[in-house]
Amino acid sequence: MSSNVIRIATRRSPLALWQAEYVRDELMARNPDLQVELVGIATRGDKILDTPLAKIGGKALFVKELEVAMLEGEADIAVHSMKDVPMEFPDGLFLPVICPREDPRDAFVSNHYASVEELPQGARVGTASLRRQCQLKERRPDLQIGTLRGNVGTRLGKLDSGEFDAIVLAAAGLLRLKLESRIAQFIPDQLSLPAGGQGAVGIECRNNDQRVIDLLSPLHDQDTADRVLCERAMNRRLQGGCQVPIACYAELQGDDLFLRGLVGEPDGSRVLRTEQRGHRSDAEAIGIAAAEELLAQGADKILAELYAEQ
Ligand SMILES: NCc1[nH]cc(CCC(=O)O)c1CC(=O)O
Repeated sequence: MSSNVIRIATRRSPLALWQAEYVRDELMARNPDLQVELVGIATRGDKILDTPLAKIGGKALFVKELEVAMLEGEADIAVHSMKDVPMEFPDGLFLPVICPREDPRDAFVSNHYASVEELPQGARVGTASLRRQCQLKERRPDLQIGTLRGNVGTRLGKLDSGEFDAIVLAAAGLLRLKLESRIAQFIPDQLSLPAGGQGAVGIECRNNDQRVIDLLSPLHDQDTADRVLCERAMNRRLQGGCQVPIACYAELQGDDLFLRGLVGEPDGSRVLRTEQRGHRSDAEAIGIAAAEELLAQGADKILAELYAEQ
């Protein structure tokens, strides 16, 4: 019957299609007889483009319709940017595979300036994320930050039309879409700590679908998975995602994880930071410890005020 076919539910944005095609190609390279089909699906997040994400419900907006398609049997897997995946999965679904990470840094894109440091006083910078805004404003309170939404092409268009002097995006998206030439600066993580999961792609499927789980397992990268598990544990404890100025980034140093995290005010006036280390087998505990330390420094108050505003 359909045992030779695997269907990937995907949004139709260029980045989502790149991710789905990446997984398709990886599966086909390992299974020459497998038929892989893409099932295009529009999500609410794709339809509402004029409002900051924080105001309309955040990242889950890009995921729900894909999950319904899998639960109803219209598709077998969905490929996600780990940055956009909610912490909990609906009954019947799970995320067993995380692929090797692309460059996790933020990218500074400008037609006139080579780096954040070179921006003139009062320059206009576009970004969709409070995390980027908070860190930019901490260093450069003079910058005027404007909201930037839409897919990568739309965002670059707003830069090119002169609406902004510079924009900040995930480097991973630009690299995947072969737009590396647009990157003026890979922003050092000391200046812009990435979002949890940034640059990593994960694959969700039905948790009882052993055929599909077996096909996917060679695509898994345990180093990336441990790092992302650690980062997401911090986010989960803080109950935050890209709606709030939270950053967290874990690196492997031998078998130890080194996690840096921060929570800040959107205007950069106050930024709390933490660093945690521990064995990779304790990935979740390290993430939770980071969250606890930030809460003890006052992150709970910052986050409560932000959620009250939304
Ligand atoms: N929030 C949207 C989103 N989700 C994933 C990426 C980029 C690719 C990645 O992080 O894997 C982007 C674009 C951006 O933040 O500029």
